[in-house]
Amino acid sequence: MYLIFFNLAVVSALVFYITRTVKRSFQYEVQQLYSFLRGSSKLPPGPLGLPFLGSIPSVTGMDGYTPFSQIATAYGGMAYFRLGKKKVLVLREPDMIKEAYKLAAFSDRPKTSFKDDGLIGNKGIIQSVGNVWSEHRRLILSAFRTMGLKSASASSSSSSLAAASSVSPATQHIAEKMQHDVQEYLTFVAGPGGATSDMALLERLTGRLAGSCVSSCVLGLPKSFADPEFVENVEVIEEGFHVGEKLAPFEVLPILKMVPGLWRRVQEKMKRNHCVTCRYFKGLIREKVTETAADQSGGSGDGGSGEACQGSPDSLITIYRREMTKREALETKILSEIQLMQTITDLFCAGTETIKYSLMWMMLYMAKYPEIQQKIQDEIESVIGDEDRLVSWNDLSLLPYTEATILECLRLRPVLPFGHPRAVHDGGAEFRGYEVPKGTVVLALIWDVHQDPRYWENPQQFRPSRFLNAEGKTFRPDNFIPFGTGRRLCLGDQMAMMQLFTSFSGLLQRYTIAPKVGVQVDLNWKILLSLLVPKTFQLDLISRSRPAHSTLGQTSDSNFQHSM
Ligand code: HEM
Repeated sequence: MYLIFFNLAVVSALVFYITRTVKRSFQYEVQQLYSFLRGSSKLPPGPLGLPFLGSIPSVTGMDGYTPFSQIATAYGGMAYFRLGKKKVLVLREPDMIKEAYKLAAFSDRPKTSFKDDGLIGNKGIIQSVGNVWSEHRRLILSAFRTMGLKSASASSSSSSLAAASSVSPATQHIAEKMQHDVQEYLTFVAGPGGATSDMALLERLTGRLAGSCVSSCVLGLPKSFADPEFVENVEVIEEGFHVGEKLAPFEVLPILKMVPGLWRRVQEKMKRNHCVTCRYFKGLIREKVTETAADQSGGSGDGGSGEACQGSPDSLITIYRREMTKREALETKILSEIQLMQTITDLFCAGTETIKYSLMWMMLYMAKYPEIQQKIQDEIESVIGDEDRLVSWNDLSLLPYTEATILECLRLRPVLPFGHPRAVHDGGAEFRGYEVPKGTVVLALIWDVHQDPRYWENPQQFRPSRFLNAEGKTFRPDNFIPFGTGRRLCLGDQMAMMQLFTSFSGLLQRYTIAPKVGVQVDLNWKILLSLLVPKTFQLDLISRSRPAHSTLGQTSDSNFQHSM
């Protein structure tokens, strides 16, 4: 009897689910057809697509970016269509992107299984919406300004950061931490028997460099590249992007979740990874709290690193918890320990793979264009001379060609070519005379904007000098938007530039990057979830001669006790 009821319940749930999915899928076609017959449409223009599947057949089997660009181009720069269950709006005109991304109605993030099946919920900064997002964004912005990770005045998306680098004491402090992280990176890249020729290792080390910068600069907790827990965490985050990619089919066709075992395997992997990162970040919060308490009671003896910069807190953890305590008195509940943990996780995720792949692209471009690499090395030498030190953020205004080359790499290979997907909020959006339904996923085709011949002369040419003005100073054209635009503009844009500048310059001080013997440099790309990543990564690092007394990137075998 129990079994009959159970089976009935399962069958009813299935029927309900299938009817609902089919009804929702056809809603769009009916709406589009109705609008077509009436000769007017309130929905933005776009392909009709197949029932149930929508435009899935048009976007699969290709490279993961081009079909979106083609559809947007075919419909005048803005196209609305459906991918299975998801409604999608793609924008490729810079004025449209800027206009839409300024609106509150376009400032949500898409619903995903990862976020909405209880694993994350409305937490943190990247996926959150509404008050949770706006309060966290305000707090992080203010904390980043205090900590020197964001200049108070400069809008770094429109002008050169050189001005912002006439450096505050807090930024100076961050610059030193970054130099320290780069120093450790170079040490590990050098290895005990000469520069590594293992490109998979170089990729992993570059990921650790990005992670260690977030840890030291945002959390005030420097980590060794050989710390096994730190290494595990960086690798789990890396893996998260691969697992995330497996999620995509379930997002557009949730019916696939019914295939026995398929969904459960992905979900379990996601949960396991989530547990590892939660455990790790909980540990870091505890570590910082203990350290700060010791500092305050004078227990650390050496002044500790908790309040390292002339009394200004050097950790988001400290600033967040202080604000939380203040607000507890006011009984506002938005800030909490669990929100803090998700926020840190988000910053780690946002700040590792983006930096890692940007640096990998820069290395590939240097191998491809040796004359540009030489010019940068000459520029660096003219500033550093015989000094035994790495380039620091303070040198930025003296190294315009180096900065311009970084910007050119970000133009031609923006690691988030669609930005980070936005979603239309619950009230729907009116945009340029159209009605965009609630929940529509919005993709900004940043890469198209960066390659549009209307804004860039010979856009396919790798030409750093396009970012230099007549006085030889760097500037950022309006349509250069690798960090997005509008209300959810990247919070780590300045930190990213600091990291890229310090790491890229450090690498070129120590090495000349060359193609592997007999192998052409491959600038081909693929999409990994939403990241633009190199298809292959094959290079040689050739050590450059240094002053005899130099300690840059020196290695000792003790650094290699732990497994790589
Ligand atoms: C080359 C490096 C980076 C690139 C190209 C990049 C690019 C972007 C883009 C395109 C967005 C989406 C903006 C939008 O929705 O309109 C974004 C969001 C974000 N980025 Fe970055 N990013 C980089 C590095 C970083 C770093 C180092 C951090 C901090 C550690 C960071 C933190 C964030 C955060 C928190 C958001 C979400 C902001 C929000 O939703 O309000 N990013 N980034």
